[in-house]
Amino acid sequence: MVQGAPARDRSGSRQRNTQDLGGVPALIEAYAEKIRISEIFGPTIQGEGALIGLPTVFVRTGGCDYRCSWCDSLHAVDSRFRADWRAMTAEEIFQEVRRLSDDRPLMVSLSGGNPAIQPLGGLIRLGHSAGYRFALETQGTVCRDWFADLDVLVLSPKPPSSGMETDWEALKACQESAAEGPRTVLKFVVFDAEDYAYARDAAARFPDLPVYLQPGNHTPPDPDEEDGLIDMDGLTRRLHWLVDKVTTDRWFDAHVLPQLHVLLWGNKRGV
Ligand SMILES: C[S@@+](CC[C@H](N)C(=O)[O-])C[C@H]1O[C@@H](n2cnc3c(N)ncnc32)[C@H](O)[C@@H]1O
Ligand SMILES: Nc1nc2[nH]cc(C(=O)O)c2c(=O)[nH]1
Ligand code: SF4
Ligand SMILES: [Mg+2]
Repeated sequence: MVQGAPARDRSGSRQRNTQDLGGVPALIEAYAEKIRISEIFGPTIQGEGALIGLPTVFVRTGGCDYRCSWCDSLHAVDSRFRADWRAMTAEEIFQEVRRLSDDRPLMVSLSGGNPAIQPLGGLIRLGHSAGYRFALETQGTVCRDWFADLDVLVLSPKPPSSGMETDWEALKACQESAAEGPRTVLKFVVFDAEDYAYARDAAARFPDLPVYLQPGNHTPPDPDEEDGLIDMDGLTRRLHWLVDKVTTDRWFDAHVLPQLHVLLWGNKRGV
């Protein structure tokens, strides 16, 4: 079931967007808007998908319009953890990114929760002006015109095992909003054959987008127990099975990758 999704902004025109106002007052307003933050951490390496292995600082926003059954970041989704989230301005967030990276520009991953429901346009502009680059991970339910300012957009629609339903029009609108800006890729979590079939179908709907497949990781129901053991046998089995599937199907432009950070640190938070 999809939980109360916020009003969608497929064209970027219906919701208020400070970037459209123009000039210095708009900039001041964009930087003063508050962004709900669950955690900012790094530098670590990007553990998933197209940018795997790249040193990255993560900015994890709080709040999500989905409730995936296997979400590995419930501490940024479930309102039980709301007290741990902080409302920060773009300036404050960027100051922390600069501190963590010793003022050396690097890739910043905007994740969550769903970062698309936060006003991140000002942060991206601020970071770009200092040479930082930005990737954003989203399930593709809400699109923003500031997606066009990203360097990389990772669309990660959710397969049947998540319990969520895909709004294909919203996903398409996200791709279109980024058509002339960032490099856009698709990333799928696969737990079983149904998820794999979903990924094949979704990829066929977006033939221009590179595809990344990663095995699903069973996380503990209580995110406070995240440093428990991971199901390494299950992960390895699903990874082997995925490699078998893509090679047997002759799906030669799909990339199959593990979550590198899970192999290195299990379900630990902030790595
Ligand atoms: C925590 S989500 C946050 C961003 C956004 N809400 C989304 O889902 O794309 C970041 C990435 O982690 C993936 N992910 C979440 N839980 C996972 C799990 N249990 N196993 C493998 N990948 C998972 C998501 O599919 C997404 O690609
Ligand atoms: N190292 C590392 N790589 C990641 N790739 C995607 C992540 C996420 O939770 O969005 C993530 C994360 O939390 N840590
Ligand atoms: S969309 Fe992303 S953050 Fe939201 S519940 Fe699903 S995996 Fe978690
Ligand atoms: Mg994660």
